[in-house]
Amino acid sequence: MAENQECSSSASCSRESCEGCPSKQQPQSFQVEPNPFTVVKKVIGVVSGKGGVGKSLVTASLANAMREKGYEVGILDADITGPSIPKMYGLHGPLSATDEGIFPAEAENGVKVMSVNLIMPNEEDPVIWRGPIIANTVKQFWQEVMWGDLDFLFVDMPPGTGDVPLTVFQSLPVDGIVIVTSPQDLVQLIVKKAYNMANAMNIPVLGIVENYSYLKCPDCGKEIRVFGESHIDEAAKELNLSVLGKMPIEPAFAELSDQGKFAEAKNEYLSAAAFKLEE
Ligand SMILES: Nc1ncnc2c1ncn2[C@@H]1O[C@H](COP(=O)(O)OP(=O)(O)OP(=O)(O)O)[C@@H](O)[C@H]1O
Repeated sequence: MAENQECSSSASCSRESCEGCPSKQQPQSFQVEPNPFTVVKKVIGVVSGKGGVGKSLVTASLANAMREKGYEVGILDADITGPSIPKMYGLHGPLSATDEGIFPAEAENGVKVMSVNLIMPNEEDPVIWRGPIIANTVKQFWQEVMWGDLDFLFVDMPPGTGDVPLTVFQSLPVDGIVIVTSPQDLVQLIVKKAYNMANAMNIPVLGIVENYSYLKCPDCGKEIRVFGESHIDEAAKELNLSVLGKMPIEPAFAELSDQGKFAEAKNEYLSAAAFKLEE
């Protein structure tokens, strides 16, 4: 303790006196405690560089896949201003709550869901909140929701590398992220940004999923590259990452999602990703 004696007063801190102090050696943790009725084995973030690439669809597909394997699964919808998970599963508020916390909604296949859309008085109202309130809401979804015992909690992040992903990475014990992207020229840049952010926060990147890779002609079976040739393999190779799946445009997925029946969706294009999550 001798080297720490001076640390009792911040006024006595100097570069020399702080050398050897344990607080200097360990990065400060901003992690917050989950609700006492929550025990989660793995927290997986699903991120994308930009909006509309199918991040929510990938999140829900992974949740379904793990559920089908027999795991207890939840989705924390951190996309506060663009929540789509409840609609995909046909879920609506209000939610039950006790003094101890809020119960998440449960989809037909048993996937538990928490989203701002489930607690808004009118789910069609836009969320017009400033960044810190949005980030705080995500933290509350961790601290105040009674998730129970979960094997996997998937966090559907808002697109980009802004305030909310930062809060999630800092506050929740994220075990890894999956990056979702679409095939276009910027893919390398977008994937690198997400990769660098995760790296800066010491969070492993489990791999990349490419969505909208192709469209299969219903008549001849030919694969049409609607958004051009994929560059995902080069991007993955450069960063030493795995490609966890290439998903075509699949009208059945859009339909199930629009009808609130995504609990029925089986996305075989992501079986490698589901396998990776079990490692
Ligand atoms: N592979 C696919 N085939 C068919 N439809 C798809 C596919 N991927 C996504 N979609 C549809 O595209 C729309 C956008 O997808 P989704 O909401 O998952 O994107 P997102 O990246 O989460 O968007 P946001 O940036 O708004 O959060 C949805 O209607 C979804 O059903």
